[in-house]
Amino acid sequence: MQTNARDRLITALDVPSADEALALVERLGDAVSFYKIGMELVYGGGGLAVAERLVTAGKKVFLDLKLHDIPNTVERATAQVAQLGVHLLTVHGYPQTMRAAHAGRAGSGLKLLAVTVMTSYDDADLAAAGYAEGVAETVRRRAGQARDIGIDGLILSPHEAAAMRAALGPSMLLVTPGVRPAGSAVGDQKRVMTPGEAIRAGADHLVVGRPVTAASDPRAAAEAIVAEISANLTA
Ligand SMILES: O=C(O)c1cc(=O)[nH]c(=O)n1[C@@H]1O[C@H](COP(=O)(O)O)[C@@H](O)[C@H]1O
Repeated sequence: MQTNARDRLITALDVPSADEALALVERLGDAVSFYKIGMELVYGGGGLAVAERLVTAGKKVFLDLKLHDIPNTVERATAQVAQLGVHLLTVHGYPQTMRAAHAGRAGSGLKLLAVTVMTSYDDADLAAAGYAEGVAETVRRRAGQARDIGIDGLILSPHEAAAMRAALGPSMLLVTPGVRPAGSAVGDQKRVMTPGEAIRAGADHLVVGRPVTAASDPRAAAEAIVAEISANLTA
């Protein structure tokens, strides 16, 4: 996977319909080369067709379905996704689930990302969900398990990126949502950094939704993030 500045921005197409998604893609034009399609667009109808259209148009596509189920179901669902031609798929970072997805994508070009700890969670949220370990330790545990199983990359916040880069080396893809350009609304995210900070922390790709899609000029917002990425890659 290329990692020039533009390919490092993954724009989350969190809109409810294929028509809205395609209108946004049209508006963003060549400012965006990599898209994430998630549950809203898939369940809203047409998300998978949009994914296939984007692949055909030469865009990179990350299908964010966050699979988590019994192994047989995860393996078979992953095998179906592998036939779509998309580049990345998310699964939750539980060992059974990761092993099943790894088996399901065998022989395909699909890369798997394991979700470690959602970027909307802090230590208190994990404790409320019954986890004894905090965010840093849970991310570390799941990252090590993902590496041992042969998962290609991790979803984590920029706050954990430097430690995981040091622990796991250059080949593990580090993909960070929880990215907010200076001054933009944080919303429901808790572990956030700016695009420049995330790149300097070692992220390969930044997932950005609302700061682009809800901007009055989405194309300008995407270009500004790409410029910030570029400046911090070369700094
Ligand atoms: O798997 C993801 O992409 C994901 C994991 C995570 O921990 N946090 C997170 O925000 N995301 C996704 O990244 C996108 C972030 O969107 P914004 O908060 O609008 O930038 C959304 O589509 C989320 O579903």
